[in-house]
Amino acid sequence: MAFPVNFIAAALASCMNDVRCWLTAAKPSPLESCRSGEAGPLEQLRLDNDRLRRELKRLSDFLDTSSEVVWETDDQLTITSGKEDLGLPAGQIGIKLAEALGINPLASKSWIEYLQALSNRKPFRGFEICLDGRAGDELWLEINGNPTFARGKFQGYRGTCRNVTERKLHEAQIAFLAAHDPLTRLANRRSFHELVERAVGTRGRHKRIAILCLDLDGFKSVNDTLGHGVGDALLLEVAQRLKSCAKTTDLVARLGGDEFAILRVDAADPEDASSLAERILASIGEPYFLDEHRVMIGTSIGINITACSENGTDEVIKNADVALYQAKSDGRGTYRIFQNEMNVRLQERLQLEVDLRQALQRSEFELFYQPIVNIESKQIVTFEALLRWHHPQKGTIPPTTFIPLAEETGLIVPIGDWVLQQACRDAASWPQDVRVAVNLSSVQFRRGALELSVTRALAAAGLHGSRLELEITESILLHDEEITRDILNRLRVLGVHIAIDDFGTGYSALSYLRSFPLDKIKIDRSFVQDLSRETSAAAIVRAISELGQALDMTIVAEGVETAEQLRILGDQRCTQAQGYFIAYPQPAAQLIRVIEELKAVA
Ligand SMILES: Nc1nc2c(ncn2[C@@H]2O[C@H](COP(=O)(O)O[C@H]3[C@@H](O)[C@H](n4cnc5c(=O)[nH]c(N)nc54)O[C@@H]3COP(=O)(O)O)[C@@H](O)[C@H]2O)c(=O)[nH]1
Repeated sequence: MAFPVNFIAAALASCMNDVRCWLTAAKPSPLESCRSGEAGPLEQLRLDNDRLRRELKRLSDFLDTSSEVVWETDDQLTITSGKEDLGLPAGQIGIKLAEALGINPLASKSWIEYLQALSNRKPFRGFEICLDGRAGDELWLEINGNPTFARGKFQGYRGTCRNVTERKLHEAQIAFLAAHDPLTRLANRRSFHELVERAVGTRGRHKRIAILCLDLDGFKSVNDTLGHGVGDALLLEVAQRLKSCAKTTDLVARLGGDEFAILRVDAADPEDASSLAERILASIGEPYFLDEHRVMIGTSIGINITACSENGTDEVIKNADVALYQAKSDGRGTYRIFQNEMNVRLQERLQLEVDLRQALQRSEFELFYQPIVNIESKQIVTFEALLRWHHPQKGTIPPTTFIPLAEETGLIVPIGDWVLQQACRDAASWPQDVRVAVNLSSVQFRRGALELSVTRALAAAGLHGSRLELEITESILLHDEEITRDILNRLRVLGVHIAIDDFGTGYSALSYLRSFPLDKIKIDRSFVQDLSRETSAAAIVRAISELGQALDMTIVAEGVETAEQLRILGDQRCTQAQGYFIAYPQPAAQLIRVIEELKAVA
């Protein structure tokens, strides 16, 4: 920024004045000057003049190369120098500094301090203002000023000013990033929390705020199967849809991963929040077209409507989370409004989780075994291991209650390892031609070192791999296909048999029967139970049996409960059967008796 010419001239004139005053006050006689060998007064004046010019040049050079602009006002605070360089629009030149600086007082935290300094004629430092720049964009200035006095009388202000627009833009950018999610540019968890805190604190008792917590259903599989690029694009689209469902006064935030939240500060009644939730469910459930993929996901929503400021922010958000948990437990793709009873259910679930964590150390698990027989020979070919949890207070808990919890918490990995080890140990004492079947969870594929667990269990029990069957579900095959295929192939090398469980209830994409190394198909019991009533069920069983024969796979029918079902299954060329008609799951100690009983029937 240029150091203004008129300012240099004014400064020079003022210096010259000072020099003249000094000359008058301390003029030596020409004789004195000659005697002392010093320069004469005119020579002295010339030297002083030169020195002053050099000083001024030096000052001017400093200021020319500095990013600061100097300015000066008169005693009325009218800018008298430097105003052109303040970056103020021409129309504002000549107005009082206080007015010029008053254009956007809210932009400055130090505004009041600054006004006080001005009226008390005190210095001020680092005063920042935001003005309209010449190009109409924001111009941030940082101003320092000192009052000037002559014989105690206030003369005005003098100071420096610099353009700090770039720094302010960076600061604004950093502040934005600290408060927003970089992908969707929605508010992040921290700022959502802060705004809820503000809303909770400022609402009167009669006013309501609504908090909606959302979790996407199915996002993870999109991310895992189609990649993170598609996952990001999906999150962006979800953010857009949420914003279009919400009002402009609602705060939409991304809390992280596939979790979103909305704060509505003027929720009139529960219906208001419910209709917002319904709009969101419909909108999020619409198909997405991303990178040539048609993707479908859903969402679950927990709502907390709170009318009072008695609850703390954490509790207000936690209750929306509890309602979200309830919505997910109730089958996902729905919303629930928080009620106090939900807390009780959540406490029970948390207690069950605590108990489940201790169950292994406390040896509370036991394996029951259910035989699978060859339909023709009636010989037992396999015992399926079925886990039971003997809870010290609640009695025996079925796997349908605790396996989903174990999967959610990751506890299925150590529990699954225990099942493998125990099943192999038990099978080692059975007749050589009887195998043991163990159910696997998809979490064991994704999080555990499955191959290692199987190898260790076989080695520890001294059981050959060919005597172990692993039952997997169709959903396992659909995730991380390559990795899953590799794991299954390596297990197959150990001689382990792979069975596909609950066949017909999942995706039934028949292509995987060819592309994965499978030995056995277990037809879901829903088809078996319809056998005597519906001819279509018999047709399905026959089709699966023929498919199995063509692919050289064994076909097992699950859930056989009657002699009639067993007969039809035989007619439909099904190979093996399992069900209550043949035998109920039994503790390991009872198996010798089961083997004997079935031998007698055969
Ligand atoms: N990941 C693991 N999953 C496991 C393990 N142990 C069990 N499970 C899974 O839990 C589900 C329920 O099992 P369970 O309550 O033991 O029920 C099994 C049988 O009792 C039942 N069954 C057997 N015959 C009949 C019948 O004739 N009628 C009828 N209504 N039910 C019958 O079916 C269950 C066995 O099914 P499947 O596994 O499909 O062969 C179940 O999904 C187990 O897989 C474990 O260690 N790990």
